[in-house]
Amino acid sequence: MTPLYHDLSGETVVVFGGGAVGSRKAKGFDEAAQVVVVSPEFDERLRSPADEREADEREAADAADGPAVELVRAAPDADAVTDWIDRFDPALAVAATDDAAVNAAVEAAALDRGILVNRTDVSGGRDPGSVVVPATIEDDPVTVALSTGGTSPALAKALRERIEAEIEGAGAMAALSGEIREELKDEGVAPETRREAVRRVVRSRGVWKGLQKGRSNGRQEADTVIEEVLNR
Ligand SMILES: C[C@@]1(CC(=O)O)C2=NC(=C\c3[nH]c(c(CCC(=O)O)c3CC(=O)O)Cc3[nH]c(c(CC(=O)O)c3CCC(=O)O)/C=C3\N/C(=C\2)[C@@H](CCC(=O)O)[C@]3(C)CC(=O)O)/[C@H]1CCC(=O)O
Ligand SMILES: NC(=O)c1ccc[n+]([C@@H]2O[C@H](COP(=O)([O-])OP(=O)(O)OC[C@H]3O[C@@H](n4cnc5c(N)ncnc54)[C@H](O)[C@@H]3O)[C@@H](O)[C@H]2O)c1
Repeated sequence: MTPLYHDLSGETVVVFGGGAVGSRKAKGFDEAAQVVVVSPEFDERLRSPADEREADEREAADAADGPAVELVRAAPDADAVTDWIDRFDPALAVAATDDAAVNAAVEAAALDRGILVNRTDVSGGRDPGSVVVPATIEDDPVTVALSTGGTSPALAKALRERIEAEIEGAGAMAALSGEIREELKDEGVAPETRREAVRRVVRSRGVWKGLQKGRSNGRQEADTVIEEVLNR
């Protein structure tokens, strides 16, 4: 398994099965892509207040928040799955029904068409072209994705909880160190010196602590670190 970050903007993700797992996957993708869930019934997490609003109110909300999850009420059997995939032409198909034959049909149809597929009902070995959804930890723009190669989802979750604490504040550090890097470039600081300065900033306890108090505290601490490097 090779980890990649995939830009799904403008793409469609089709989720078969609207239960606990299907709704978690749909919610996980709905900020990045157009998500369609095909299922005879839907978990309450998918039937958000947005779906109970009048159509015109919903359109206004969609325009403001980006696309919502589209719910399609149907229970295709294994033979009918192919037609649904062709209809939506997704970049990724998620098999999350509680019917192994339907999940297998989703996988076969997707692989046949070169569409990525995520099977939620099997662990361990995968067919080429299939993907695992990792546990993710985010402190924008920093993202950590964690997988046990499909072997132990419970361990993936336990490790995620540890790493959550570990990367707290990394988003602010990414923003600050990215900005410093650009500034030093613009000032014509020699590449070796610039790299040394940025490396020290991201490793400095003082800067991490400063950022906890606020951006300008972090910046002040970073300036001290940078001065030390430039004055050597
Ligand atoms: C990371 C996470 C992301 C997400 O799902 O969004 C995720 N599972 C999570 C949690 C979780 N899932 C399960 C438990 C109960 C404990 C247990 O049974 O182990 C817990 C823990 C809990 O809930 O506490 C049950 C389970 N999961 C799968 C099966 C099928 C099977 O094993 O056959 C069964 C048994 C079903 C049954 O027997 O009924 C399969 C998959 N689950 C994966 C991902 C993929 C492998 C990821 C990897 O490489 O590690 C994979 C292979 C497919 C996929 O979905 O891509 C999410 C973390 C959420 C978080 O971070 O909070
Ligand atoms: N990946 C994971 O983290 C994880 C966790 C738990 C369970 N699972 C596995 O994922 C599967 C789904 O689990 P769940 O807890 O969401 O089950 P669930 O019973 O809550 O949901 C299954 C959904 O599939 C729908 N469905 C049934 N037949 C369908 C069809 N022909 N077409 C479309 N939708 C159909 C049902 O109406 C239901 O909404 C199970 O097979 C389970 O083994 C995976």
